[in-house]
Amino acid sequence: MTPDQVRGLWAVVPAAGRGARFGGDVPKQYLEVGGEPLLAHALRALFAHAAVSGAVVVLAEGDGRWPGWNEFAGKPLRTCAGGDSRADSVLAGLAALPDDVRADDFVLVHDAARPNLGVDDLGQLLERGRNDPVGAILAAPVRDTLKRAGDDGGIDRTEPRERLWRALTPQLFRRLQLSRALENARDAGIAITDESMAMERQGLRPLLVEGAEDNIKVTTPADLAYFEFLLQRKERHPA
Ligand SMILES: Nc1ccn([C@@H]2O[C@H](COP(=O)(O)OP(=O)(O)OP(=O)(O)O)[C@@H](O)[C@H]2O)c(=O)n1
Ligand SMILES: C[C@](O)(CO)[C@H](O)COP(=O)(O)O
Repeated sequence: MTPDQVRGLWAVVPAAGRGARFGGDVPKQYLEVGGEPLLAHALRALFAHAAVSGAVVVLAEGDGRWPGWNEFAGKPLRTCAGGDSRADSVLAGLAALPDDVRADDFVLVHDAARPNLGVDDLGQLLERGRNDPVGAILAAPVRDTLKRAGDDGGIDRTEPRERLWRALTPQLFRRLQLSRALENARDAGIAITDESMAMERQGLRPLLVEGAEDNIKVTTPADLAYFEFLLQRKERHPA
């Protein structure tokens, strides 16, 4: 194993969103499924892999819903305040990592809103990503035909879907390189929607690691219902 792989790695978990697309008063990361908030499911999924040492959970400023955990599933947690965008929150989380997470250490970034990460997918990401010069992301190939909508609600055209993938999380990059890429995008006024986009802007080519289609991001109530189904199925048929 490389020195990187011997040292545990930390995760940054952006959990400072408002859940506007979901609606309701409670930010979706605190909605419970199977007796635990989505945020807990996401943390449990990360900590299911022995290589993950701890996590920084990025919270909305003054978030009163955070249960105050300083550890979860036996691993340490830190918290920090997020920002107006997910990218701002990730940047804040990177800055809040423990001092012994070195500049060239790999760090995972995983959405609190993705509760159904599989440990095998995480293992594949770590195995392949930590041997890549840049890093890697979990992703799923596009399987539907894609249409470009016109302003009138009609279809402008069908987009070619060859080599199109949906980015998932976790995404795995080195701490300083990712921080610098996010800062660069921010200073250029570019809206970044995932960590890979910031790295790509730097001319880097992260590795795509195929992950399960059911590593869903809970964005709407329909997604929450789907996760409830997935969890019940897992409980009925443990792997
Ligand atoms: N300023 C923000 C915005 C989002 N997130 C987090 O980034 C993840 C993915 O974002 P998304 O699904 O868009 O969550 P929200 O921003 O809450 O949703 P919406 O866009 O519907 O408001 C979530 O875990 C969310 O909590 C964050 O930490 N800080
Ligand atoms: C990071 C991400 O989950 C990859 O698909 C996605 O970009 C987050 O987008 P959101 O609009 O912030 O939910």
